[in-house]
Amino acid sequence: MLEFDGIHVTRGSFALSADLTISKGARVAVIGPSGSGKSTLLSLVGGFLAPDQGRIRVNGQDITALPPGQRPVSMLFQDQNLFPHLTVAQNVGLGLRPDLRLSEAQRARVAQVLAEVGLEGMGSRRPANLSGGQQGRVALARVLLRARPVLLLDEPFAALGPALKGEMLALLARIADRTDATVLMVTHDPDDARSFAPWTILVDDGVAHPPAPTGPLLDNPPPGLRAYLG
Ligand SMILES: Nc1ncnc2c1ncn2[C@@H]1O[C@H](COP(=O)(O)OP(=O)(O)OP(=O)(O)O)[C@@H](O)[C@H]1O
Repeated sequence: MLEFDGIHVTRGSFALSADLTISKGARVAVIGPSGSGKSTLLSLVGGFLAPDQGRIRVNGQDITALPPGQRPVSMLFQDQNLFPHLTVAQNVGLGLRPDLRLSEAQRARVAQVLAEVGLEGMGSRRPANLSGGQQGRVALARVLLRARPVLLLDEPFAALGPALKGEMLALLARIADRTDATVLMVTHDPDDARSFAPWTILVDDGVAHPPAPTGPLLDNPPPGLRAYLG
C-alpha cells in the first residue's frame, strides 16, 4: 500500500497536494497536462523532493524522511538508466550490490533474470550493442531482481514503437505481478493507461486525485482531462 497523507509541496510558484491511498500490488497510471505535477508526484515517493507538509507511507512504514537509497522503491526512466561502460550483467547486478562484488549465487540469479526477460546469453554485451527493446529488457531485469514493493516509471517506453512498447508493458505487468509491486506509471498515452493500469491518478489544477478506474475515467473525462486528451 502507498499512502499520500495530507501531502503538500511547492516548487517556486507551483503547488501540488495529494491525499490518497493506492492498494498494495495495484497498477496505476498517472496522467495529466504537461507541467501539472506528474513527475513531482513520483519524486516525492522516490525521495528526490521533500514535501512541505504530510507523510508518505509504504505498507505502513513512514518513508518521508528516508534518503532515496533506503526507500523500498525502484525507478525506471525513459533513458533506462543503463551505464554504457558496464556489461548487461553488471548493469543488472547493480540492483543487488552497487559495488558489483557479487557472490556466485548472486551471479547465477542475474543470469536467471536475464533469461526470464529473454536476454539469455547476452550478459557480457554492452548496452550499445543491444536494440532499444533489449535495453528496455535489461532495465526490467534489474527491476525484477530488486523486487522492491514500489515501482515508479516516468514515460519508460516513450521512445519505442507501438508494438515494442506493448511488448514491454506486458513484460512489465508480468514482473509487477510476480513481485506484487505497487506500480505508478506516468504516461501521456491513454492507450497505455487502458492496457496496463486498472487505476488512474489524474493530476490537474494542483491536485493529484485519488485513483479512479481507468476505463470509465477516460471514457467520460472531467473537463481538465478532456481538454488535455483533445
Ligand atoms: N526543479 C524545479 N524547480 C522549480 N520548479 C520546478 C522544478 N521541476 C519542475 N518544476 C515545476 O513544477 C511543475 C510540475 O512539473 P512536473 O515536472 O512535475 O510536471 P509533469 O506533469 O511531470 O510535466 P510533463 O508532462 O511536461 O513532464 C511545473 O510547473 C514545473 O515548472
